[in-house]
Amino acid sequence: MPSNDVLAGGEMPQSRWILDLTEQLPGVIFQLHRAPDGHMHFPYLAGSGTRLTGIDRHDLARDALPALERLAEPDYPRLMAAIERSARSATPLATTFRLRLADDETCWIALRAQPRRVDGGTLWVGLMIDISEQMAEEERLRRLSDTDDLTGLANRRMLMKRLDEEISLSNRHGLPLSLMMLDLDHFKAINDTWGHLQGDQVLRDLAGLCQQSLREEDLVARLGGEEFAMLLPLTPERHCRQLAERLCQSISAHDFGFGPGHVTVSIGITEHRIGDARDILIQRADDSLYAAKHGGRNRVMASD
Ligand SMILES: Nc1nc2c(ncn2[C@@H]2O[C@H](COP(=O)(O)OP(=O)(O)OP(=O)(O)O)[C@@H](O)[C@H]2O)c(=O)[nH]1
Repeated sequence: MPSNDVLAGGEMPQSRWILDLTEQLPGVIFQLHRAPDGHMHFPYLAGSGTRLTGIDRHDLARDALPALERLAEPDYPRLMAAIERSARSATPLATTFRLRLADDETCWIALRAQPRRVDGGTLWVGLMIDISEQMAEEERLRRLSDTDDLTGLANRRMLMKRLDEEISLSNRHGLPLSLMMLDLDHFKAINDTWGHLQGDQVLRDLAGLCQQSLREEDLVARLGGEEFAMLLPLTPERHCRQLAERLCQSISAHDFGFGPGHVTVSIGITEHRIGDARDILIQRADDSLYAAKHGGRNRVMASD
């Protein structure tokens, strides 16, 4: 069964019908021209997306600047570089950018266009569509895949990613970097005595205490079970030790709901040494944690 638009099109002259159709497209089709002196304008713009910015398309037919001024700050040089590359190599322009709309909301746009040399300049023919919903969904999934469900902290995956980044910075610039491994003491007994739900609450409260005691650029992660890790960029071991000692004391003094003194932690710390691979650093922190457990728990141990 043909749609009403197709039926309507059958009754119109074809050019009018195509114009009508393009105006209803959920995006924008365009021609973008760049003159040899760099001046850009949109000789042709059509589609329902042309209304989003509130910029008159007749103005854009003279000068693309009002649209370019709507680009989010970091995306402007990126788009200009992509346009330059496409013009030079005569290869398709394919990029994404953020655009401020008439209501000051920002949306994500995907752009695809084919260049052609015209009068010493370049003419692109292409389309733009709003991909804000996909970008928001991707961001949501990314956050989910990096987050521990129970505590809302970063998870092991996220810790590994940040470790790789920080180790690389530390190796390149010789910046100090410390790692803490923290494990609840006798957590099985806490679960057995007060129940699993109370045990979960202890893990959440502990996550909060760890976060409160660190700076914004530090990363607190739950590795699983009752084990946590803290990554401290720009922090030498002696500062890390002070922080760990303070954290250890504040946890043992904290009332987790059944009086202070019932929950303690053991902490192992180590500092990154130039050339250390990720696994070596983790292993050293783990060895320190093992030493803290076997030294009697409720204490901090550093690597040799
Ligand atoms: N409530 C709760 N318990 C958990 C969770 N994950 C692991 N556990 C429990 O944590 C306990 C860990 O026990 P163990 O590995 O024996 O360690 P521990 O009792 O803390 O003893 P030490 O580490 O040697 O001081 C187990 O009873 C697990 O069931 C969780 O998400 N929630």
